[in-house]
Amino acid sequence: MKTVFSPLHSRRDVKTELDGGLLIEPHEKPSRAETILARVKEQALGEILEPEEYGLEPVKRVHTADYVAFLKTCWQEWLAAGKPGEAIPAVWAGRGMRHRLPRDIDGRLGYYSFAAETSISDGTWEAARASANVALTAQKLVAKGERAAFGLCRPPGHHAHADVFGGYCFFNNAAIVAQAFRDQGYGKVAVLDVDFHHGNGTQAIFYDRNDVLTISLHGDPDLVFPHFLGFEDETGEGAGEGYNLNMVYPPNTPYSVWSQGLENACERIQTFKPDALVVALGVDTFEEDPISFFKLISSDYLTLGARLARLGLPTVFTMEGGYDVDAIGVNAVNVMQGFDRTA
Ligand SMILES: NCCCCCC(=O)NO
Ligand SMILES: [Mg+2]
Ligand SMILES: [Zn+2]
Repeated sequence: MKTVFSPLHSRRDVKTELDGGLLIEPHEKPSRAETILARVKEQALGEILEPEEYGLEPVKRVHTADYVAFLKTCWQEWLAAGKPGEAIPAVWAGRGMRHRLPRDIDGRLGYYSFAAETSISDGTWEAARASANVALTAQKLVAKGERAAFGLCRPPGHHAHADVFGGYCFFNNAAIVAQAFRDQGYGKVAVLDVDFHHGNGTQAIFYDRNDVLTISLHGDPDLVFPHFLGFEDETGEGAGEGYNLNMVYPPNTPYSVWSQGLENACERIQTFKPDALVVALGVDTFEEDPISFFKLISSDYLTLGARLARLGLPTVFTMEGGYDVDAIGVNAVNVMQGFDRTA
C-alpha cells in the first residue's frame, strides 16, 4: 500500500495542552507521525509520497470560508493582541447566550472551537493545510486505481466540524476525502471511524445527507471526549435519517466485543453499497493508550485491516488518534498490512 506523508506535519508543534488543570506536553505530538513513518519504511509497506498541493477549494467543500480564514490568521491575531502564551480558547457561548461572531480574538477562538485542549501556535495553519493535502493525495491515488492508500495525516481531523476545531483537529481530513470522492462522481461514500473517540465532526458534516454514510465505534461519550455527541440515538436527520450509526462501548472493551460492532458496521456498509470507503483510523483503541479505555492488542489491528479489505471497496485511510507512541507505528501499519495481505 502507498503512504502519503508530509514533513510539514512537524510545523504543528505546540508546547501546551490543557489537561487536568495543567498545561502538559501535548499527546498529539510530532513523534507520532515520525514513528508511524519509520514503521512504514521498516516494513517496506510501499512507496511513500509527499502530497500534492490542492489549495483551499476542496477544503472549503467541507469547511466554511470564514472558518478557514480564521484558522489562517488566528495566530497572528493572537500575537497582535499581545498574548504571552499559545492561543487557547477559554470562553464559549453557553446556554442562553448568542452564537454570533465577536471581533475580539478570545471571542473568535471560542466561536470557532468546542474544546480547550487544542492550543494553536505558529505553524499550526501550515500543518493543517498539509494534512488535508496528504488526505487528498491519498484519495487521488485511489481514484487513479490503487485499491487503498494510507494518508498519514497529522494533525488529525475527525473532531473538526464545518466551522469548529477541537480534539486536536482543524480540518476534517476524512470528510474532505469523502466530499472529494463525491465531487469526482462517486455516487455514494461510506466513512467508518474506528478511532477510540466519536467522529463528531464527520457525523455533523454529513448528518442530513444520504449520499455519505457515517459510522463510528467509540468510547461512551457519557464518560469520554467529545462528551456532547456520539450517542446511539443519533441516526441522522431529514434526508440523512438512517445514514448515521454510532456504536458506543464501555471501559475495558476488548476486540472480541468491539469487533461485533465492526461486523455490524461492515454489514451496514455492504447494504449501503458505496462506491468508496474512507476509514478514519485512530489506534487509540489500543490497550496501553494513555487517554482511552479500550483493550485492543497489536495483533487485532492486523485482523481489523483484513476485515476492511474484505469489503472490497476503494479505500482511503486517514490517520486520526493514537497516543502510545511506542506502539503507534506497529498498530497503524498492522492495519495496512492486514489489509494488503487480504485479497
Ligand atoms: N482531552 C482531550 C481529548 C481529545 C481526544 C483526541 C482524540 O484522540 N480524538 O480522536
Ligand atoms: Mg470512532
Ligand atoms: Zn481518538
